[in-house]
Amino acid sequence: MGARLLFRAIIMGPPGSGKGTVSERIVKTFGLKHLSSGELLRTNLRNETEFGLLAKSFINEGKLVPDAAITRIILHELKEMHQSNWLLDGFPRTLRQAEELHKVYQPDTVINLNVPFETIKKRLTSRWIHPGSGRVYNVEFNPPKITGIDDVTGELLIQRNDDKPETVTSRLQAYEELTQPVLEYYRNKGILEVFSGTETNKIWPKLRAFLGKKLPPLS
Ligand SMILES: Nc1nc2c(ncn2[C@@H]2O[C@H](COP(=O)(O)OP(=O)(O)O)[C@@H](O)[C@H]2O)c(=O)[nH]1
Ligand SMILES: Nc1ncnc2c1ncn2[C@@H]1O[C@H](COP(=O)(O)OP(=O)(O)O)[C@@H](O)[C@H]1O
Repeated sequence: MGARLLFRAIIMGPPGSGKGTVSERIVKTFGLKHLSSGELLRTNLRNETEFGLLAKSFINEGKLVPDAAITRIILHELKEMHQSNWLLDGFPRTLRQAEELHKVYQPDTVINLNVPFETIKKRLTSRWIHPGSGRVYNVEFNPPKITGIDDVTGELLIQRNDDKPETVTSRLQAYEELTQPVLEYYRNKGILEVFSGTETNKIWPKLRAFLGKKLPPLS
């Protein structure tokens, strides 16, 4: 078997910076596999797994889930994807997580969505999700066809428990204290690419052009 050249990317950015929205576009355009730590956690919460029960209070208080637990489950999922190009979303969020990941996989690029906190706070209070699929809507940006109803299944949309203003403040604090140092970590490795702005539709063409130089688009 010949050596494989696989592309591994990480997408970072504060809560509500558009990681999920942009990841969906990257997946559609370039066909990477997407792993979102937040999605994985919410699935575990819904299914009341041991991991979900452990994580619940941290998530609801806007705190990060302990490093050992999240790292174990993410590395396990990545093992299942070892033959694919992938995009990791929401992990790593601490230096410890980044170091553990680096022992196993060295990302080709780390995309940072640099969106101001003021922009984000507004977005999160108008975010609605379909809990079954993780589909994300926004009252202003991408509203569902019928208010409160998922376009695909017709089921009810909900607001995330941790999108309450008080919890958003703790999440932004956790981001500043624990996650910003991870950006420095990757900047020092020379693989950090920063995309700044307040609108996903303006950031996306730049990001697509950047990735297009590294990856062929799906035909
Ligand atoms: N107003 C506005 N909302 C956006 C924009 N981009 C994404 N959103 C919405 O903002 C919320 C947060 O985006 P999401 O992709 O879930 O961010 P994540 O938390 O970083 O994964 C969602 O409700 C999105 O639909 C934008 O450019 N403008
Ligand atoms: N890598 C991680 N380390 C620790 N906790 C995490 C991690 N990823 C997600 N979480 C937990 O899940 C919550 C939701 O994460 P996520 O869906 O990525 O939301 P957002 O980017 O909008 O904050 C976080 O506030 C945190 O409690």
